[in-house]
Amino acid sequence: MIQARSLTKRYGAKTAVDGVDFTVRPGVVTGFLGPNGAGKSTTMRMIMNLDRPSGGSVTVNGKPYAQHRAPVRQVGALLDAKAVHPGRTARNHLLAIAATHRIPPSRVDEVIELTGLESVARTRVGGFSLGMSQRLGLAVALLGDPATLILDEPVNGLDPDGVVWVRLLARQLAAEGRTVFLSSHLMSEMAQTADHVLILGRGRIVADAPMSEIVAGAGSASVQVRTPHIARLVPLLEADGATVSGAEPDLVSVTGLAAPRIAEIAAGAGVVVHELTPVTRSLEEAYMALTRDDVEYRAERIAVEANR
Ligand SMILES: Nc1ncnc2c1ncn2[C@@H]1O[C@H](COP(=O)(O)OP(=O)(O)OP(=O)(O)O)[C@@H](O)[C@H]1O
Repeated sequence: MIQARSLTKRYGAKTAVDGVDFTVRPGVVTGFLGPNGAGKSTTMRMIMNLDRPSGGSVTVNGKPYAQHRAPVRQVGALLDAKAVHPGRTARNHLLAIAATHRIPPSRVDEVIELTGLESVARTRVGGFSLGMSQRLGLAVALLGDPATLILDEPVNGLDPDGVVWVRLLARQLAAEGRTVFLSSHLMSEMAQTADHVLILGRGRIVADAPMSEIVAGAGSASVQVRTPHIARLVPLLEADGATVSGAEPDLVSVTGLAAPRIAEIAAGAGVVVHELTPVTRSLEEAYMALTRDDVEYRAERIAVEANR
């Protein structure tokens, strides 16, 4: 469990994290989202005592990180996968960390197996690909068998197999009752991995809710309706409270009415319908809507400028 209370970080005149309150619960994967510079890494660094809060506090499993007698057994973190001595082998890197924290060498072999590093365990990490470094970083995070895991962009640089592997690992760790707090800019991946979502924008909490609520709350879902009799159907739908929009002669987007009701109205009027597709919002659309005011450079603005 991670609990932040009025957590604040200022760098000179810049407020990177602005008095945030949140709780990251065990047993679920919590996704941490936000535009570049929103304060995600700073928040994670403060949880791990790598940055001092300018105000407020944050605890892991009930205590600030520094007050735990054996913090690596409480919380494991992947913050910067490349921060490893390049001359060491992966196994020696893990053995050195294990020795410092009185973790038996047998656990090193367990995490090597868990993270699929067996074939490169005796290779110097200086030659590792980003994907291998990420696996090694995850192995370090898991070394103390911690109840809480903090993973900053764990799928960064991974190939599609690696991305799926991280997703399954995160879900398995949460199913074991651990707290899993994970940041990523890959929305489709996050949608499949996280149960709960925390969104930061300019250092403040923009949303803190279950994934289903975030996606559902992004705006009303619509139904795509294709019929050769648009002109007959649209007034009937509008009379029943729908809002209808659409640019194609045989296709409209209907909000305010569910698909079964649209089907009943069409059937009642003898209108043939060729397609009736409920369209749910994606996490990406929800995220874009929620962070619209917190981003300096948006894709649509760039597109407008490119078309000038
Ligand atoms: N050591 C530092 N000194 C000064 N400013 C900093 C420092 N670290 C971060 N910042 C600033 O604080 C803000 C938050 O940065 P942070 O790296 O936490 O954002 P982020 O959400 O992790 O972004 P990204 O998605 O790009 O990783 C940014 O404006 C950044 O420039």
